[in-house]
Amino acid sequence: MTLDAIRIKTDEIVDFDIVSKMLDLSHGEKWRQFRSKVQRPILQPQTVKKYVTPIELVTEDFIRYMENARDDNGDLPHEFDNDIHRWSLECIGRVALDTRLGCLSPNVTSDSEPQRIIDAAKYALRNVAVLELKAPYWRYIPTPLWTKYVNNMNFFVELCSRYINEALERLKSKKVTSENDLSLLERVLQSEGDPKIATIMALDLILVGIDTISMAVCSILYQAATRLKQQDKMAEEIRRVLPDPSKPLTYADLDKLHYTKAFVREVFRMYSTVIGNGRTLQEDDIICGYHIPKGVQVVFPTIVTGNMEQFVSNPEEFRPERWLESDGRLHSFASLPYGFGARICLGRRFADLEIQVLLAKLLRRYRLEYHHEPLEYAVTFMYAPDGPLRLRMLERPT
Ligand code: HEM
Repeated sequence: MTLDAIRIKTDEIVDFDIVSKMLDLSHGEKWRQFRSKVQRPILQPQTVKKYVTPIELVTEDFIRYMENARDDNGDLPHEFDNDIHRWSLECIGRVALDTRLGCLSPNVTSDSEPQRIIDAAKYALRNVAVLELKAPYWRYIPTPLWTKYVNNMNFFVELCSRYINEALERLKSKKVTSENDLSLLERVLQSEGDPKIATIMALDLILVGIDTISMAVCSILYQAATRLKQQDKMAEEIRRVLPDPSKPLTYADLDKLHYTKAFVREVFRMYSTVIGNGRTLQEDDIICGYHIPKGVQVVFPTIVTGNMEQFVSNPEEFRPERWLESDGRLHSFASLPYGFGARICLGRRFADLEIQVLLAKLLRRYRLEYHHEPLEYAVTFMYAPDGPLRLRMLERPT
């Protein structure tokens, strides 16, 4: 029995069309076709440049939210990692749906739409692997997990459809003289003609783009708060590049934050948020002299290679400068936090942008500190500090 057959059985409760497309689209020719339709607009630097100001505005709201959430000592709430999820969701809503979802407003309750979106994204991301990698009974009968997964996805489909219909309406009356006048969503809507492609793109970006970046940011902020020397160096660089805090950020400014970017790369090298990637060989191949037959799953554990003496000199030393030197021993494939090749992270330019904007805005004005027991890193779904991220946020002297 195929997905089509399941669709007929339970059509009343779930929108299998999109969900089956999402799972079918994960691999092979269908994935390739989908990716070829959206890859160019998503990965073009000129697309990302357009989002500097929108991401800056979201981030300013986030910092205001943090300022208000601090107690008298400057300590942020224990559930600060959930607040980071809200910021990343607000960023991705702005990019993928051309909207402000309202996740950073002060009155987000546990049953509000933004919190439901965060919870649903976590649920989807954590369970898709179970559906894909364990025995696929769901292909034959709608198992409880499959039904719950599809209901969860339907919530997303409805959400995305709502905003995409609004974007379609706006597009009808928009004066467009060049591609440059269009947002990412509008470009995909205009070039593909089929709103389903835009819906799948939005779902892809939202589902993959919330947890990954949130966990990465938890890790980066924790490292910054526990490595004050390096944090101060970032702050100095940020103030040098951005002397006037009231001036809006530009892509060119961000490009000059060499040390700050090297700090992030060093965090990813030592504590890669995604610990590795896998590929199933589609044909026999020879890798490093070993004959690997078709069908074998090959894993690239970037968390291991990024910490191997063979590829990185003194790997146990946290030293962002290594990324700025040309003579250090640093294999260019040792650390691949965004993967590599045809399937490299589709959102990596947006991820870099969001991280840079957050660090630029936050560290320019504040010093982050951590005054508790050190946090161990653990692989839950991502590799990140395990435990409450109890950061202190103090104004830097001007
Ligand atoms: C720092 C944060 C992030 C990290 C570390 C990360 C890492 C990764 C990795 C390792 C992959 C698999 C690449 C491969 O197999 O070669 C991936 C895929 C993907 N990422 Fe990211 N990612 C991040 C943020 C984002 C964001 C913000 C978005 C959305 C805006 C996003 C969207 C995607 C998508 C759609 C894929 C699937 C690509 C495909 O299979 O065609 N990611 N990411």
